[in-house]
Amino acid sequence: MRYHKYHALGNDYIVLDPRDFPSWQPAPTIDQIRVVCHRNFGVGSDGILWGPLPSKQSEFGLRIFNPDGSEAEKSGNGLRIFSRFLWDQKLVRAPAFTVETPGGNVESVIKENGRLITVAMGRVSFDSAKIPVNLAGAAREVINEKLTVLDREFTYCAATIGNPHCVIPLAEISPEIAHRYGPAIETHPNFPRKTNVQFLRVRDRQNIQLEIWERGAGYTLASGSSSSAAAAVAHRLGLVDRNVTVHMPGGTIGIEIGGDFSIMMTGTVNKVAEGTMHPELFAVKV
Ligand SMILES: N[C@H](CCC[C@H](N)C(=O)O)C(=O)O
Repeated sequence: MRYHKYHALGNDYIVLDPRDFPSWQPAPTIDQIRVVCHRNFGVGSDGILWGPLPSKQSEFGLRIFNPDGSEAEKSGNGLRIFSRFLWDQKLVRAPAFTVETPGGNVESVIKENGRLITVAMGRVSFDSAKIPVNLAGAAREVINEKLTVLDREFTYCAATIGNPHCVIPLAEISPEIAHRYGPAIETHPNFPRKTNVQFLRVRDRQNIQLEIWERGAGYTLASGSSSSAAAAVAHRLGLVDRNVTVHMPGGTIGIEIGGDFSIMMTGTVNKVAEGTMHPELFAVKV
């Protein structure tokens, strides 16, 4: 049971190649995912990348699992890590290739021998039906709407780049705000499929700063899909230009926003370890 662990700005993932897990087909169970990702009882990570899988639409298929066992439609850091894994394993001949995720097909470009990777993440949409946001409401762009959580009313924008995001611009942000309000917003009934949450501080027209509470993962040091969604919201609000540096506790990601809100995301990947999981790992249920 081989695993390969990488991090992207401190947002770490474990890559499991289905060919090494013949008894786990078609995918790991929720219990297997939870214990592998557990920081004490398992290897520990912000998620599992299950691939390469066959794909009719792209050269490779990928499934992404959060530490709580839920499946994500897309992961920006996960896609950069998976692209680096394919490069490291010599499963790709050229530095540019396509990957299919449940949230759409993307194109990756390897740079600096895999230390830096650009991913064409697809288009951001603010459409309530696509995100989705409170399906009872009228179909609309979710821009500057109100959400009351615990003791505070927030003005937010919602977006999808395959996975859902709730972006909250604030004058000041902190890890404490993310920990205090993130969980309640993640699971708010306003979001039928839950949501990732970004607290956004706009520094200037080329730089934004995020504190992130991820759906199914909690507080993370960086997020590629969050960077894409938050930069797109800031641009939609007229607060930033098309090239934005996203500053997060784990580091920075470069985002280029197209006229149609298509996103090019560029960031680093670091290899952490590779090894073998022992069967006793699965004796514990977490
Ligand atoms: N927790 C997210 C998936 C991982 C996103 C993040 N790690 C990234 O880099 O985009 C979700 O359930 O949509």
